[in-house]
Parts: sequence; structure tokens; C-alpha cells
Amino acid sequence: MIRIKICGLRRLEDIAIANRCHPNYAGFIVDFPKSFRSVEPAALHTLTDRLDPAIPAVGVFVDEDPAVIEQLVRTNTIQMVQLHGHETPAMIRTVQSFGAPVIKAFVIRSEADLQPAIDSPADAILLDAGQGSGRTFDWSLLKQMDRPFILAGGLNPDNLSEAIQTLRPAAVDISSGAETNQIKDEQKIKQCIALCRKEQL
Ligand SMILES: O=C(O)c1ccccc1NCC(=O)[C@H](O)[C@H](O)COP(=O)(O)O
Repeated sequence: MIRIKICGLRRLEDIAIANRCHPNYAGFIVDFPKSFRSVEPAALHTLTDRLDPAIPAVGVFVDEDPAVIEQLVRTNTIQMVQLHGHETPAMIRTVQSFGAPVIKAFVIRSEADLQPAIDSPADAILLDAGQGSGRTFDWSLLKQMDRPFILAGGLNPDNLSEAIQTLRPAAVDISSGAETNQIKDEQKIKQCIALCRKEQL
């Protein structure tokens, strides 16, 4: 079954959309002011408390202080962690010890970027073009990929079926392609979810 994560939720309206559309995971960019999608750690619970408990909340962090992540995990504000910076295997293991599964994101620019992903101690790996960039990367680099992966980077209703059929990812992660004018778009989210569920028939 191909799973789908909609990332970059930041408004109460986005939570209402997620509760109606039911992606497999809901992602939140935490404490990263360079992104317009960033949510303050102290405010995150006001969003995740309202999320349908059947949808795990994934906190996405960039080189974050582990104590911040630990607090959000231990208070059950988030149920999964995504590390989207330069986190080492040791940092991944530290975060795993907090009790939530860890997804490690890797930016794929060349075949050499695959081995660290394959070797990662993370519970799951995510292959991306950047950080919520809305860009795809060269999918042909994944021909030799022999570990299940979450595909991210520039996915949208127009290229999602092709991506799934070509690469058979375990899951897909979509942010920009599920927005219009930087606001989450319910129709696009519905389309993406329907395409994923159709591809797995
Ligand atoms: O979305 C962001 O602004 C962001 C900022 C910093 C780190 C990660 C970020 N996004 C992570 C994601 O999980 C996105 O869904 C993934 O990069 C794909 O994004 P897009 O290409 O926009 O679909």
C-alpha cells in the first residue's frame, strides 16, 4: 500500500482539510523560520491536538536541538520525527531513544548520495530535491536503490502517477504540489490521495 504524507500544515484550516481528506501522515515544519510553513514548537499542540488521532503527526526539524524534539515526543504532540538537515547517525539514534520512529531526509543530487541513505539507522528514509522546494530531482538516479523509501520533491497531481509507477516508493510526501499560492489546497490534496489509492489497486 503506497502511503501519502501531506507536509507543511500550519493553519487550523489545514487541520480541518486533513481531517476530511485523511492522508496517512500529516507533516509540520517546526522551528524553522526560513520557511513560511514554520510553526513554533510551543504552538504546535494547538494544531496537532485537533488532528484526527488516526493521522500521525510528523514533526519536521532542521538541525534542531534534541531537547526540543524530545519534549514534543514525550508530550505526544507529535508521533513521528522527520530530520531534514545535516543530522548524523548518532543524532538519529538519540532521537529514536525518545520513543518515536524517525524518518531521515536525504537530498539526492548524484548516485553518491544514495549510500548514506541506504546505510542510515533511521526507521525510514525520505529522498528529496531540497526542503519543501517544489522541485523534482533526477529520478533515474534511483535505478539501483535497494532500500524502501519515501519519495518527495516536486510531486503534484500531474506527475504523481508517473512517479509511483516508475519508482514504486513505499510512500510519497507532498507539500508545494498540494498548495495554491502557498496555501494548502483541499482539491489538490484530494486528487493526490485519490491518485495514490488508485495506483495501489
Ligand atoms: O516545506 C518546507 O518548507 C521545509 C522546510 C525545511 C525542511 C523541510 C521542509 N519540507 C519537508 C517536506 O517534507 C516536504 O514535504 C518535502 O521537502 C517535499 O516538498 P515539496 O517539493 O514542496 O513537495
